[in-house]
Amino acid sequence: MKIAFIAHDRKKDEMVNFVTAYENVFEGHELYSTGTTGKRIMENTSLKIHRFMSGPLGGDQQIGALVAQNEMDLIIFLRDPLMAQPHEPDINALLRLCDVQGIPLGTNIATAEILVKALDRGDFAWRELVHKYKPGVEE
Ligand SMILES: O=C(CO)COP(=O)(O)O
Repeated sequence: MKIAFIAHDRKKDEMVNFVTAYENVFEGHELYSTGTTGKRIMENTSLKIHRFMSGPLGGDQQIGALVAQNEMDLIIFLRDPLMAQPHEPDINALLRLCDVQGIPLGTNIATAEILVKALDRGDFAWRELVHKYKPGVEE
């Protein structure tokens, strides 16, 4: 499964604690993140993560591009609901694309916990079917 981690600054400690707690679940998967979030996770775990640009510089959009192609299987995006972000349009675009493609998306720690347990149980195996029958890029 392709899994992306994204956390706003005041949520990064929570993200590091979360990923550390479930490192054994995540280690068998292909992991992605925005720049600083991934750096923080890799400093604190032994996970290998493909890091995109930092969010304000376009990282949300890069992950969004994978979502648009229905290639991302699960996103944990710990957003800061109490602070305005300069790249709010990018963030909204990413969330919208998750709804367009029906990608599982957790935006707070309570949902993230449920999603990681579902991942561990194999509840997202249906995503393999999506990959198998993906029609590809439309002309
Ligand atoms: O801003 C972000 C998501 O919108 C996160 O970006 P960083 O992980 O680079 O801090």
